[in-house]
Amino acid sequence: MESIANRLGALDWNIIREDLHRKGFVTVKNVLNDDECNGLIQNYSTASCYRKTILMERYRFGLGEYKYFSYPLPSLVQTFREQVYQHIAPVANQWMREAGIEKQFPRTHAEMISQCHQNQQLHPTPLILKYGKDGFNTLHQDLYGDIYFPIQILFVLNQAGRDFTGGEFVITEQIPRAQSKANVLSPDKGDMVIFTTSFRPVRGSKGFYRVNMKHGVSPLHSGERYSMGIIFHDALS
Ligand SMILES: O=C(O)CCC(=O)C(=O)O
Ligand SMILES: [Fe+2]
Repeated sequence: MESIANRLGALDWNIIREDLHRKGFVTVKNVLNDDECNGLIQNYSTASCYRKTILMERYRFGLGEYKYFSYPLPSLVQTFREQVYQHIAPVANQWMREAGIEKQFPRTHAEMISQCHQNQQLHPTPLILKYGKDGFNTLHQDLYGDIYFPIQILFVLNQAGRDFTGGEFVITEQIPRAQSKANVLSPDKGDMVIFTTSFRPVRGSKGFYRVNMKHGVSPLHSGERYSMGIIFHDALS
């Protein structure tokens, strides 16, 4: 099996960037293999890998739980953070320019993290989430501090339709002065979804406007669903 770095290097990033730019999200098929997904699920019960566990109900975030990895991150997660960042940073920078925001993101993920750390955002944000029957995740944006990278990635670690039913990944678009549009995705085990954390710029007759986007998970009808989120900025707490 190819290393993750080689697998990521072999993807057609021009097409991925174009889809991401146009829709605010894109699914890349078969990025993690079964063993990698299963390994991440098995690791969920190894307390030493994680810095914090959140019971979602307690904060009214939904129903389910998640755990943030601690540093040093598993090498698989670290590789995704470094490599995917480099490929998608140009989209983030284009979005900033089109939205008229002065910010430009650095070329490497290491530089992004050093900006976070200078701002006291010291804690890693990659996480594993677990939902049981009736579990869900309310629509939200993962911002975590003033310094944030506007794109993130998600893997569903087990198989929709076999290991669980329901539990679709939902991305809403709030179009200014109109009703919201919902995109419903059912990624297969190991697919990588790359999506906007907060907005995407859309060209209108008077220049670009921002479509605010949020994501969440619809209630599970049965089974158990595990997912892994990789966010590129670090958190204040
Ligand atoms: O479980 C999911 O599919 C969504 C997780 C999530 O909100 C995230 O990774 O930011
Ligand atoms: Fe999220």
